[in-house]
Order: sequence, then C-alpha cells, then structure tokens
Amino acid sequence: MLRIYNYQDLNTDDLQQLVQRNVDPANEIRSIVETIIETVREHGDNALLDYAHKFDKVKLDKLYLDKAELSELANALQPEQKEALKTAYNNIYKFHQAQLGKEDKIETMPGVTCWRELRPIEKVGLYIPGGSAVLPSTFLMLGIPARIAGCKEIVVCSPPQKSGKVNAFIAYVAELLDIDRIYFAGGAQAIAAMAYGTESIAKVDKIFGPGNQFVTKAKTIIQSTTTTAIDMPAGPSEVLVIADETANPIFVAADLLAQAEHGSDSQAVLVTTSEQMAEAVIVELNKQLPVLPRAEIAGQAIANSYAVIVSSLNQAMQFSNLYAPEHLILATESWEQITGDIINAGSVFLGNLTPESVGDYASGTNHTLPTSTYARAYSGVSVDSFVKKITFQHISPQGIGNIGPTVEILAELEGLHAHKNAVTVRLLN
Ligand SMILES: NC(=O)c1ccc[n+]([C@@H]2O[C@H](COP(=O)([O-])OP(=O)(O)OC[C@H]3O[C@@H](n4cnc5c(N)ncnc54)[C@H](O)[C@@H]3O)[C@@H](O)[C@H]2O)c1
Ligand SMILES: N[C@H](CO)Cc1c[nH]c[nH+]1
Ligand SMILES: [Zn+2]
Repeated sequence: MLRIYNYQDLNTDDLQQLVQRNVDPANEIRSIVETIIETVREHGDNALLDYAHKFDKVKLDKLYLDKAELSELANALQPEQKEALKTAYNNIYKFHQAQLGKEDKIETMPGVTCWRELRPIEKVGLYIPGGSAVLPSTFLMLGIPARIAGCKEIVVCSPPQKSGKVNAFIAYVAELLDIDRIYFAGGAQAIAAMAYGTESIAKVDKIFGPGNQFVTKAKTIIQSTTTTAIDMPAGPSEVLVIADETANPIFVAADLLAQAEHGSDSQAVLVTTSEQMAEAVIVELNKQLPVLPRAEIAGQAIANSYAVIVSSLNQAMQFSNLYAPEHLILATESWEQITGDIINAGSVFLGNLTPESVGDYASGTNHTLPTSTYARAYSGVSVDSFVKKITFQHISPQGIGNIGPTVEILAELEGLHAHKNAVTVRLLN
C-alpha cells in the first residue's frame, strides 16, 4: 500500500529521488530498443512481422488493414458505443478547432512588417498503444488535431491484437477520422518503421503518441538520430492529487486507481495537508483496489507510489511543481486560490467533481501528455504540435531606409561584411 512521507523530514536529495521515475539505470531498455531500431532499419517489413510474432504473439500474413476491412470491423459496435465515441469526437474537435487562431501582422517600424503563418506538417505518424489495453481514445486525441491542422499523410500504427486484427473501436475511429490504413506494428519497432520507412510504411516527418517505456525510449532515440521529430516523451501514466480536508477520500482513491490501472510502472501520488485524509484514502484504496479487474497491475503501481503529508496547500504546490505530474488533480474547495501557483503540469483537474477520467476520454482536452518530469519543459499534444509556424517579413521602400542603417551597424560589429552589403546595395540603388 501507499508509503507515507512527511514533507518536513525530506531534504533536497530525498525530494529529488522521490520525484524520479522510470529510470533505466543499467540502460537495459535503451539497449533492447537500439537493437530493435537497427533491425527494422535493415530488414523493414520482415522485421515487423518477426517482432509481431515475438512480442505480440501474432503470426501476421499482412501488415495492415485497409478502409473496407476497417469499415467491416466497425460494424460490430453497438449504437450507444458509436454515440459515446462521437460525443468524445465532437468535444475534442471543438476544443482543438479553437486553437487555430490567426495572428495579426505586426509593423515593427514603419514599412517593416512581420507575421507568422501556419503550415501543416505534411507527413505524420500516429502511435496508438495496444499492449495491455487498446486505446481508441488515443486515436481520437491524435487524429483530430492532425485533421484540423490539415496534415496530408497520416500513418497509423498500433500493435496487432491476438485476432490478427485491430479492435472494432479503433476501426470505428478510423472511419470517423477518414483514415485509409492501420498498420500492425507496436512498440519500438513501430517507431523505427515510421522514422526510417519500410517497404509498406512511409517515413514520416514527426511521430506522435504515448506508449510504454520501449515506445518512449524509441521516440527519444530517433529524435536524436534521425530527421524525424517527436511530439514529446509521453510514457507510463501518472497522477498527483493535492487533497485537503475538503476532499472526498472515495473520489481521491478512485482517481489514484484510475491511473494506476494503466500499468505496473504507472505512478499515483497523494499530497495532502491532512494526515486523516491520507489514512482515509488508504482505507478506500483497500476497498476499491481488490475488486478491479486489473487489480494486480494497479496494485503494483500503487506499491510504487506514495503519499506526502504537507503543512499547507502552498507547500503541496511546491512539491507538485518539483514532481511535474502528467495529471494534477486539485481535490480541494480552495482550488481557485492555488491554480496561479501551478508551474509544471501536463493537464489540471479542478475541484472535487472533476475526475481525471473526463480528460482521458471526452471533456475535449488532449490526453497525450508529458510524463517523467518532462512537464517541466513540454506541453501536451495540441493542434500546434501538428503545424509549423513560419515567419514572414516584408520591407517597403520606406522600411529599408528605416531599418537598413541598424542592420549595417550590427553586421559590421559581427565582422560579416556580406551581410552589411546586402543592405547597403538596396540603400544605394
Ligand atoms: N503519457 C500519455 O499521454 C499516455 C497516454 C496513454 C497511455 N499512456 C501509457 O502508454 C502505455 C501503453 O503501454 P502498453 O504496454 O499497454 O502498450 P504499448 O502499445 O505502448 O506497447 C506495446 C508494445 O510494447 C512492446 N513490448 C512489450 N514488451 C516488450 C519487451 N519485453 N521488449 C521489447 N518490446 C516489448 C511490444 O512490441 C508491444 O507491441 C502505458 O504505460 C500507459 O500508461 C500514456
Ligand atoms: N490516462 C492516459 C494518459 O496518461 C490516457 C488514457 C487513455 N485511456 C484511458 N486513459
Ligand atoms: Zn487514463
């Protein structure tokens, strides 16, 4: 069950150690992933077929499903299941569509005009996890902003299921998003295939999507070794709940377990101003955990998690900013007083009636979020992730007279005379 720490007993080193997660000290995962990447690079589709057999225990006779096959699979859904996916689709679409705001042109000096225009990234690769649970919600979270941005080519990879197919929910989302094919490739091999290209799978410009430690390590490796970019490291799920005496321990325990059930390497942290709250949450965890179908996985994640007792909500926020959680829940009626102090978090859930699960599925925000302290520097996926913002400038006859002398002096002080001359010739002619 949850280990309990007292914030006041922790020194700086203890705190640094406590907030570390998913470390790969002996580089075991790195070395497995490097071998997989090299093998896919050399052997292309054949390597993908072999890895599907080795890791997913599926003997594939082909590497993808096309539109007609997906459509047939999607027929198996019940009307209420389709409705739920459509509601999620509509909310996510609405929230992301609003991110496409147009920027004004700025005249920095008379006759000197600068502005930015969006252009979609042409070829994008979406990774939809499917190891311990198949996540059609992730397909919505990646496919909707890709479509809104206007990406031309969308490659989708997901691990093959035992049936040798994808599940009907994934197939239906493919229909909603008008996707032509889904490739059967999971783990590091899928990331390598999209970064290098294979006989079947096109090389893409940027790879998106969450995944386990193999997927996340592969993304960080290909980011530094190929010309393919990535959205961010979005690894094993995590949540940090800040709770005071106004929180409901039943809700808090349920929220901790919701992320714990993703995987044994997930983490669910409670930071509370009240020792009684910590005890009440542990009582609730003991009630709720054993009846979960994924109790074993969730139990392992809870065993890797902990609670921290703090003296105030401000101290709670200090710890949370250091931890930089993927998901931050403010289980307090005073949430409005502390939201301004949030510095590092992927996505935030305010008050006692806002479960993290709404963001996972259907409120509209994106659930592909930075983990493992990367929320200190990265944002979650949005339409911005799928576009480039290209800067433009135009100089009028009046503008060259205004800006030219400044550039001549700056070029001269850097000793770059050809730069200076490109201005001078315009001023003189
Ligand atoms: N941060 C986010 O935004 C976010 C969102 C959704 C899910 N997630 C996380 O995504 C993860 C999904 O993980 P998953 O495992 O269910 O699915 P996954 O699709 O990420 O990984 C499955 C693949 O891992 C590979 N694999 C498994 N064992 C291996 C081994 N021993 N060696 C090499 N490769 C191996 C296999 O190829 C398999 O196809 C979870 O940790 C979940 O918490 C994170
Ligand atoms: N909580 C996950 C992100 O860490 C997203 C997800 C998908 N389905 C359920 N949850
Ligand atoms: Zn979740």
